[in-house]
Amino acid sequence: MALAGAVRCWRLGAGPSSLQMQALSLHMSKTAMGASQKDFESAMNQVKLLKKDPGNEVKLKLYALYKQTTEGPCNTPRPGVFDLINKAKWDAWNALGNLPKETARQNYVDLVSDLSSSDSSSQVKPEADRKQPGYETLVVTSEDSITKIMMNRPAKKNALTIQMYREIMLALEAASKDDSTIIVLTGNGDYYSSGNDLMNFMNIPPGEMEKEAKNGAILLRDFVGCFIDFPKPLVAVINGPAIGISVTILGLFDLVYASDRATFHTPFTHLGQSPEGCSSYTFPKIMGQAKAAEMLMFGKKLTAREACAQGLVTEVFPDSTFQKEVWTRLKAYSKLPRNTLHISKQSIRNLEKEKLHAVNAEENSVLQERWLSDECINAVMSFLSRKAKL
Ligand SMILES: CCCCCC/C=C/C(=O)SCCNC(=O)CCNC(=O)[C@H](O)C(C)(C)COP(=O)(O)OP(=O)(O)OC[C@H]1O[C@@H](n2cnc3c(N)ncnc32)[C@H](O)[C@@H]1OP(=O)(O)O
Repeated sequence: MALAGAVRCWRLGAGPSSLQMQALSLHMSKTAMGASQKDFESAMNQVKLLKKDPGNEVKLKLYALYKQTTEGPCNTPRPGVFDLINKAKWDAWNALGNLPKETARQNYVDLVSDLSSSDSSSQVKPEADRKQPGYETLVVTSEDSITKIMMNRPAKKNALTIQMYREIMLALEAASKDDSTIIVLTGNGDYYSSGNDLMNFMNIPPGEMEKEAKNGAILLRDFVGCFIDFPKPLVAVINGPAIGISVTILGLFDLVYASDRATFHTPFTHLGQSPEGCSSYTFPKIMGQAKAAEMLMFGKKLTAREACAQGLVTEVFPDSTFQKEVWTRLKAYSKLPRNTLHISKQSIRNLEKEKLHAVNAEENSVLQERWLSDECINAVMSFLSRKAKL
C-alpha cells in the first residue's frame, strides 16, 4: 500500500520528494527483514516532517508504540482522573499489554510509513491536474476546500461573453453542492474583468432588438440571482482593474480582496446604461448615497484604496505579494468549521434576499429599455469602431 502510494505520487509531481524517498526506503527495509533501530529512528524523524496533523487517535497510537519500543510494557501508575491527557496516553500504552518490543518497533515504523505516503499524496498537485472539465471560458479548480472560478479571457481583459455568464452560473451551481467551504471568483491576466463584452450587443438584426434585449435581461436576472442566493462564502480576488458588472455584483460578495493595482469603474451613464447587480441598493448601503451617486451616476473610477475606504473592498494588498498573501489567508479561513460558516453567511444574508431579488428585477427592466436607447447604441458603436475607450 505504502509503496504503491509513493510510486503513484511521483507520477503526479515532478519527481519524488525527500519525504517520499524516505517513506519508500523505510517500506523496503521493513518488509525485507523487520524494522531495525535505525528504521525506528528514521521513522521518528519522519513524524516531525508530516505536513498533515494525523489526529489525536493516531498520535496516541504512535506514543504507545514508541513507549512500548523504548521501555517495554506499561510500568507506571495510572494518572489521576483530572489529568486527562496523561491518562489517555497511559491508557493507550497500557492497552499494548505485553507486546514484544520488536513488534512495537515494527508497528511504529509501518504506521509512520503509511502516514508519510498519505501525507505526500495530499501535497499540492499542479493546477492542470486539478482543473475541472467542461468549461471553455473559465478555469475552475478545487483545492484546500476552496473552489476557484477564474475568468479566462485575458486577451480580452476577461470581458464577459454570453457563454461566460452561463458558465459562471454553472460553476456556481456546482460549487454550491461540492464539498468546498469557500468559493473564489478571480481573473486571469492583468484585468479582473472589463465587464460585459460589448460584442454581446452586435450582430442583432434590426427586427430582433426588442427580443434580444428581453433575453439579455432574463440572462442578467438569472446571473445576478445566482449571487443573491449563493449559500456559501463568496470571495472576490480582484487581481486588476474591474469594470461594469464585475464591480456592481461585489455588493453581493462576503469578502473582496484587491491588489493595489485594481481600480473600480462603473461608467454606466457614459454607456447609456443604468446600474445593475443590485448596486442601486447595495452601493448606497455600503458607501452612503453621495459616494454611490458619484460612482454609479457620474462614473467616478475608484482606486483600490478608495474602494476600501468606502467599504466596497475588504482589504488591499501590494500587487507584488497579492496572490501569496490572499491565498494564505483564504487557506486559513477554509479550515474553519464549514457548516457553521455557511449558517452564519445565511443568517447575515437571508433577511435581504427578497429585497435583493426585487431590486434585481427592477434594475433589469430599466436596463432592458436602456439597451434600446440611442444613447446606449451610440456608445457601444463608438467603442466598437474604436472611437471610444473608457
Ligand atoms: C447579457 C447582457 C448583460 C449585460 C450586463 C450589463 C453590464 C454592463 C457593463 O459591464 S458596462 C461595462 C462594459 N465595459 C466596457 O465598456 C469596457 C470596454 N473596454 C475598454 O474600454 C478597454 O478595452 C479597456 C479600458 C478595458 C482596456 O483598454 P486597453 O488596455 O487599451 O486594452 P484594449 O482596449 O486593447 O483591449 C484588449 C482587447 O480586449 C477587448 N475588450 C476589452 N474589454 C472589452 C469589452 N468590455 N467588450 C468587448 N471587448 C473588450 C478590446 O476590444 C481588445 O480587443 P482587440 O485586441 O482589439 O480585438
